[in-house]
Amino acid sequence: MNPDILRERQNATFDIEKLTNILDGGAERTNRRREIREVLVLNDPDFDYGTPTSLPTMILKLREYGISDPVEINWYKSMYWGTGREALGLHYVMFLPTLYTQCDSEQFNKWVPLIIGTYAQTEMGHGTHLRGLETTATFDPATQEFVMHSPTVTSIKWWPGGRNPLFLPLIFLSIPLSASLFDLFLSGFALPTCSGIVIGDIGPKFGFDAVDNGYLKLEHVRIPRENMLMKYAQVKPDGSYVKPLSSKLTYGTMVFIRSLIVGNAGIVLSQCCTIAIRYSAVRHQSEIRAGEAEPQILDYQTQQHKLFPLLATAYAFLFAGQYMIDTYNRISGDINQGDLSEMPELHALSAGLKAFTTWTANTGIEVCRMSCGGHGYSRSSALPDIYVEFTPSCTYEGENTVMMLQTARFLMKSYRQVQAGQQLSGAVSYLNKVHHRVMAPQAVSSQLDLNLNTLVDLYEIRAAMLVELAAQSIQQESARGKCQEDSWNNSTIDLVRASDAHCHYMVLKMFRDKVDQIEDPGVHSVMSTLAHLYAIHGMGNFTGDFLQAGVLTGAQVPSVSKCLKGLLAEVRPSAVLLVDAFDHHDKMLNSVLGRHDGNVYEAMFEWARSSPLNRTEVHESFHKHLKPLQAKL
Ligand SMILES: CC/C=C\C/C=C\C/C=C\C/C=C\C/C=C\C/C=C\CC/C=C/C(=O)SCCNC(=O)CCNC(=O)[C@H](O)C(C)(C)COP(=O)(O)OP(=O)(O)OC[C@H]1O[C@@H](n2cnc3c(N)ncnc32)[C@H](O)[C@@H]1OP(=O)(O)O
Ligand SMILES: Cc1cc2nc3c(=O)[nH]c(=O)nc-3n(C[C@H](O)[C@H](O)[C@H](O)COP(=O)(O)OP(=O)(O)OC[C@H]3O[C@@H](n4cnc5c(N)ncnc54)[C@H](O)[C@@H]3O)c2cc1C
Repeated sequence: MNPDILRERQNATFDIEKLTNILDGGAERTNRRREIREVLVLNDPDFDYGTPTSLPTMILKLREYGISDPVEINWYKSMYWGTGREALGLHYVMFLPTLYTQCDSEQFNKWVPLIIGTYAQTEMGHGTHLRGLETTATFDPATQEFVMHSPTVTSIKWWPGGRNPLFLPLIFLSIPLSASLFDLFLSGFALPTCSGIVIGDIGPKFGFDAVDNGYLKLEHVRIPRENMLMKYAQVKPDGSYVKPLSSKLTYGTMVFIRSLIVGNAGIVLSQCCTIAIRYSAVRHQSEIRAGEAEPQILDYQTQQHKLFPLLATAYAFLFAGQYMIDTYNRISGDINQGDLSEMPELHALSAGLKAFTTWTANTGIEVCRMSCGGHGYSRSSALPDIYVEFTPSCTYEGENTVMMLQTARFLMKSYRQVQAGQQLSGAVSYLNKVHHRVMAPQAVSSQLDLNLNTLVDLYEIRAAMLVELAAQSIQQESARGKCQEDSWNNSTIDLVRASDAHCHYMVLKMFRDKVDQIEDPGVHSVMSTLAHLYAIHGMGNFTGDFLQAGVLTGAQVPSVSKCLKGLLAEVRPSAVLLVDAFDHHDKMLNSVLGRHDGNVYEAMFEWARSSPLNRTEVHESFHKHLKPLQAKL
C-alpha cells in the first residue's frame, strides 16, 4: 500500500464503518450490499467484468439469485457494470416502473414477468413540451384496436433507450385522447409481423454508448385496445373514455426517476471525490517551503478548496437522495390509495432537486477531473467517462431549466396562498413568515454565528427573499400591462434563482436533520464539520444574496472566507477516511487514480502498456504506410 495513503488512514477520529452504515441505511444493508458485490458478483466464476456479452448472464444471474428488490438489482447492476450506464438501465428505471404504476392487475400479470422494454415518449420535435407531442392514437371500435401513427417528421419517436431491434415492447405516449392528456400504450411489436414500423439508431452521441438510443416511425400501426395501460384511464370497447383522477398521473414515472436521480448525483459525485482525494493524497508536486520535499497536493489550500466542498456536497446529496426516495415512496403510496393531495409538492420537490443536484454534480465532476492534472484527462482515471455518462442527466428526465421552472410554479402558487392569508405546510412552510420576518442583520459583531441551525435559518431567509423578489417581478410586469404569460416569461431568470435557493435551503436542512440523528460522537463531529463547510461554502458563493436578504453585513463578509479556510483545514486529516466511507470497490470505480491502495504509478504504467496501441513494439501502421513512403523518398 502506498505509504502516503497508509499514513492518511492512521489516527482516524471516527468509525468509518458506522458512517458507511449510515449511508446504506443500516449495517444490515451494508452487509447485503457487500454480499451481492463480493459473493454474487466478484467471486462468481461466470462473472466476466462488464463485457457486452455478459448482459444475458446478468439477467439469468438475477433470476438465479432471486434478486428482485429494485435497489438490490441496482447494487448488482452497478457492480457488474461499474460507473457506466448499461443497456438495461432504462428497462429497470423507466419501463418496469411504468408497468408497475400504470397497468391494471390483469395487464400487470400478463406482461411484467415476461418482457424487456424501453420508454418512447420524446419525439424529434418535442421532449419538454409533452402537450406538443404529435404521435396519434385513434381508436377503431370496429376492430377494437388503436391505430398509432406518426403524422409528421417531427412526430418520429426519438431517443428511446435500449431500443431492442428484434422485439420492441415499448411504452410510448401519444397525443391527447379527449379530456386526458396522455395515455401509455404497451405495444409488443415483433418486427417481422408488423408492417408500418420504421426503426433505427439515432447515431453517435456525446457518450451513453452502452445504450442504443433509437428512433421509431409509425405508419398506421394497429395494436389491441387492451394495450393501453388502463390503471388510471380506460377506453371501453364502445369507445367511451374513462378519465383518470388526474391527467398528471401519467407523468408518474418521470417523478419516480427524478427522485432516483437525486441520490444518483450524490453517488457519482462521491465516486469522483474518492478518485480525486485519494490521488491528491499520493501525488507530490512542486514545493511549499523552498528546499523541502515536494508536498502532497492535498496540502495545497487551493486543492482543498476545490475538493472538500464537493466532498461535503456528495454527502449532502446522498442524504437528500435518501429523503427524496422516502418522500416519493410515502406520497406515491398515498396516490395509490387515491389521495393526490401531495402530488404537486412531490412533483415540485423531485423536479427541483433533480435539476439542483445534477447541475452541481456535473460541474463537480469536471472540478475533480481538472484537480488531477494531466492524469485526470487520461481514461485511466475514469473521470472523463464518468463525466460523459453523467452529463446528460441535466437534460433527460426533464431538462434542468424547465424543471426549475416547474418548482418555481409551485413556489409562486404557495406565495400567493400566503398573500391570501392561507397557512402553508410542508417544504414551503417557511413562506408563512415571509411578510413577518425581521430581516435585520445578525448582531453587529463581525463574527458569524456558526450554529448549524442558524445557518439553516439564513438559507431559509435567503430563499424566502428570492421567492418574494420573483413574485414581485411578475407583479411589476403585470403592472406594466404585460399579460400573465409574458409577465411569467420576463421573470424566469428570477424564478430559476428562487427555485435554486429553495433547493439549496432544502438540501442544507436535510443535511442538518441527518447530522442531528447521528448518535456516534466521532461520526457526528466529522459530519457536522462537513455540513458547516457545505453551508459556509454556499454563503461564499452567494454572498450577495445573503447581504441583500439583510442576514449578513459587509463587516461579516471577511469572516465567511476566514471560516471557510478554517473548515478546510479541519477536514484535511479526515479527507481520505471520508471517501473510504463511501465504500466504492476498486473494480467498480475502475480508476487507476482512485485505487484503494494508492499505488497509482505502477498501475498507470501497466494500464498504458495494456493499450492495444502497445501490442507490438512497432505499430502495424509503420509497416503499412510509413515504410512504403520512406522507400519512395
Ligand atoms: C426499478 C429501479 C429502482 C431502483 C433502482 C435504484 C437506483 C437506480 C440507480 C440509478 C438510477 C438513477 C438515475 C437514472 C439514470 C439514468 C436514467 C436512465 C436513462 C435515462 C433515459 C432518459 C429518459 C427520458 O428522458 S424519458 C423522457 C423525459 N421527459 C420529460 O421529463 C419531459 C419533461 N416535460 C414535462 O415534464 C412537462 O412537459 C412539463 C415541463 C412539466 C410541462 O408540462 P405541462 O405543459 O403539461 O405542464 P404545465 O407547466 O402546463 O403544468 C400543468 C400542471 O401540471 C403539473 N405537473 C406537471 N408535471 C407534473 C408531474 N410530473 N407530476 C405532477 N404534476 C405535474 C404542473 O405542476 C402544473 O400544475 P399547476 O397547474 O397546478 O401548477
Ligand atoms: C442521453 C439521453 C437519453 C434519453 N433517453 C430517452 C428515453 O429513453 N426516452 C425518451 O422518451 N426520451 C429520452 N431522452 C430525451 C429527453 O427526455 C429530452 O431530450 C429532454 O426531455 C429535453 O427535451 P428536448 O430535447 O426537446 O429539449 P428542449 O425542450 O427543446 O430544450 C432545449 C432548450 O429549450 C429550453 N426550453 C424548453 N422549454 C422551455 C420552457 N418552457 N421555458 C424555458 N426554457 C425552455 C431548455 O431549457 C433548453 O435550454 C433522452 C435524452 C438524452 C440526452
